[in-house]
Amino acid sequence: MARLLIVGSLEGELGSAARVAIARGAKLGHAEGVAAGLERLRAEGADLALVDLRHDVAWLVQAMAAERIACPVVACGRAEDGDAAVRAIEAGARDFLPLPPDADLIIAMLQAAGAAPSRDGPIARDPAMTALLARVAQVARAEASVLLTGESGTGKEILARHLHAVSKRARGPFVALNCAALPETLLESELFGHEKGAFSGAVAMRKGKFEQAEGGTLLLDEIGEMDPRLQAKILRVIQEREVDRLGGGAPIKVDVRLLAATHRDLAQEVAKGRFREDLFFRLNVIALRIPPLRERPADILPLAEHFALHYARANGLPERGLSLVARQALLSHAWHGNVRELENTIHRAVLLAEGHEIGPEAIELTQRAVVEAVAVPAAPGAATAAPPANRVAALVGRKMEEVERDLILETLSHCLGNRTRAAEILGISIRTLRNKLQDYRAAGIAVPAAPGQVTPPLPVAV
Ligand SMILES: Nc1ncnc2c1ncn2[C@@H]1O[C@H](COP(=O)(O)OP(=O)(O)OP(=O)(O)O)[C@@H](O)[C@H]1O
Repeated sequence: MARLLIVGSLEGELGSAARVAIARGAKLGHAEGVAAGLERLRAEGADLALVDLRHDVAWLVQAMAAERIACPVVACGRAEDGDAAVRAIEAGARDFLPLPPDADLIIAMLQAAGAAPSRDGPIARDPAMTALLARVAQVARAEASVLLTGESGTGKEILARHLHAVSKRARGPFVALNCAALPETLLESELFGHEKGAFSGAVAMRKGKFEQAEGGTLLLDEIGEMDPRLQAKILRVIQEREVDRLGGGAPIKVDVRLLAATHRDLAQEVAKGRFREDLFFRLNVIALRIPPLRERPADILPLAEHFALHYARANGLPERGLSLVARQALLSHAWHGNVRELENTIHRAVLLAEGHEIGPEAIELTQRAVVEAVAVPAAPGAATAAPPANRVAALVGRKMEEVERDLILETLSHCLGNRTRAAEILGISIRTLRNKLQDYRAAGIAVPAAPGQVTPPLPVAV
């Protein structure tokens, strides 16, 4: 369940934003002002904070940064209040939500924050997937840690949420943290929390994700990217069932079921000395491998129909079925980006389709050859045919930095904005990729949005 914090009065339009989020299954936290909002973030955390522009958004963003609280802040206000919105964005708010709020925009923002407020469980028709769901139902009853593996976009997170929903802990919180998304120090305080005075900005005690997930489930996504020092600390939590907040103090007992997900082969990472063997064994008590979409073809059309319906409703468009030729095109595609790629393809098709059915002309399939050819930014059309020496020659005269930027942005756009997949193809860590994207944005260069992220209609720091 997505956790949304609203800062400001619920009597006005923010109240309707709250109702939209609750109706879509989000859990709501509320504070009248920024100081109280900060208190709630320390105590409970949130996946997304919507803050009324009439409050001091900049103060909140700065206080959060000083206390290493990593939660996206979205400033909300009347569309006319453009100056205040720009100031809030400059102060570090991630986005601006114009009021009165648009339901789809709120949902999209929750999704972009990695907290899709969906009540739908995973779709599964292929025998490979129905067998997996049966196994999930079985292991959900236990308390042991579970390791979910599978290529990027196969549905590791949706399966983790489902596991929690059918477990004895369903009434407790489900908290997810992407270990690849944050720098090490921030990740550490997100996980374990801190005592007052633990570091220079730590003006108050704050609970970490383990404590926030008390009585429920904690998903550590992309655990393969975690630094070995933090791996050791996670191992200690699993063994002792207690956490040590940063800055000392007595250990705190926690009752949390741990799920971990990764697109990497952790056994191989262990063999290469990049992942602790003892932690691997602890996490791997129950292992669930989610097959790539190409290994479960019977799921393609049911998923496509599900997304077609979902995005038609979400966009207020007519509900259209898929034509026979469109179905054939979907069935014969390789889906290297897995369910996420299928979802994005159908989302686009829903927006492009005309007539009473979604036809093949609305279905734009990513060609793998194109992704492989992005190493040739100078001549994308002729790329695949050009011999290697010519490809390099075409780059002579360009700055290294520029070529790198083009390669990164092209790869990202061919991966439909999926950061994890792009980093994988580029052979760099997702953190390095994020840092570079941050630099590009700061230089005013447009960066492809992450899947599910929409661009709000007013000025935003993209
Ligand atoms: N079986 C499914 N039924 C419905 N939607 C699905 C299913 N599997 C995946 N999705 C959707 O596809 C998208 C990608 O899924 P998810 O984020 O769970 O993948 P992931 O394996 O965790 O990806 P990554 O490794 O990149 O984080 C999400 O929007 C999710 O809701």
